[in-house]
Amino acid sequence: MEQEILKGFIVIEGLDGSGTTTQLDNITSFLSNRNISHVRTFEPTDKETGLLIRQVLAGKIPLKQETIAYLFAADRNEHIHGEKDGIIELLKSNRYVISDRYHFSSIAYQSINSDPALVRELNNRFPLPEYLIFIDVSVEECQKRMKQRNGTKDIYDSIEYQRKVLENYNRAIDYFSDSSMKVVRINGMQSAELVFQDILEAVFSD
Ligand SMILES: Nc1ncnc2c1ncn2[C@@H]1O[C@H](COP(=O)(O)OP(=O)(O)O)[C@@H](O)[C@H]1O
Ligand SMILES: Cc1cn([C@H]2C[C@H](O)[C@@H](COP(=O)(O)OP(=O)(O)O)O2)c(=O)[nH]c1=O
Repeated sequence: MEQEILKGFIVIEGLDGSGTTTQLDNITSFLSNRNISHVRTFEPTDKETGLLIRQVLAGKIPLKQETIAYLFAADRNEHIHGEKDGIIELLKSNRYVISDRYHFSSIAYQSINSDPALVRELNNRFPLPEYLIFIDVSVEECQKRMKQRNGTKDIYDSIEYQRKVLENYNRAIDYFSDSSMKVVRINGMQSAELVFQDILEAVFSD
């Protein structure tokens, strides 16, 4: 069955260090400057489920890999269906809701250490965004950027893991290219300014 598409919902995905936060900053400034109503959001969320996941990612709480996949799906369910501030609710009063990561991250990251069929099953009822923007950056460049950024490490940061994540993203993008969601692959190896120009052209040019 074809997953429902949420008009105005935009998701940005990429490896750790690929520049999704930087582009979210650019997009939200662009929309604010034009008084276009929008909400910026992210996964893992800042709700209790998301905070628990962040502790798991920091290596502070050891859990079975399948449990982590369930946790991401639980966090996402609230993120999308939450009664007061869920994405579906927010789309009623905003032209755009833009999320840094969504269920494509689970498909890319959790399918490595847990059964891919389980990950698909946990995620195949979530509606799809109107646009999936994938910022395509090599694993080596992402490692370099993460070192420069000097952020906290997480359990998925290693180059070996990120190589597998990239393979899974590529497979997922192929799979979803047959859906009605618009899939936009952006060359993330360019300067942040050029990456942003490509996003504007592909998504916000009307
Ligand atoms: N296109 C780019 N070229 C070079 N460096 C970049 C680019 N985009 C982002 N960066 C830098 O790389 C680091 C990671 O970017 P960030 O937006 O935090 O990535 P993410 O949120 O995907 O992990 C930051 O230091 C950021 O300034
Ligand atoms: C949403 C989501 C994130 N993640 C991972 C990807 C990141 O390594 C981590 C946190 O995401 P994020 O805070 O976006 O990290 P970064 O800024 O370094 O890209 O969570 C999953 O493994 N599965 C998921 O479903």
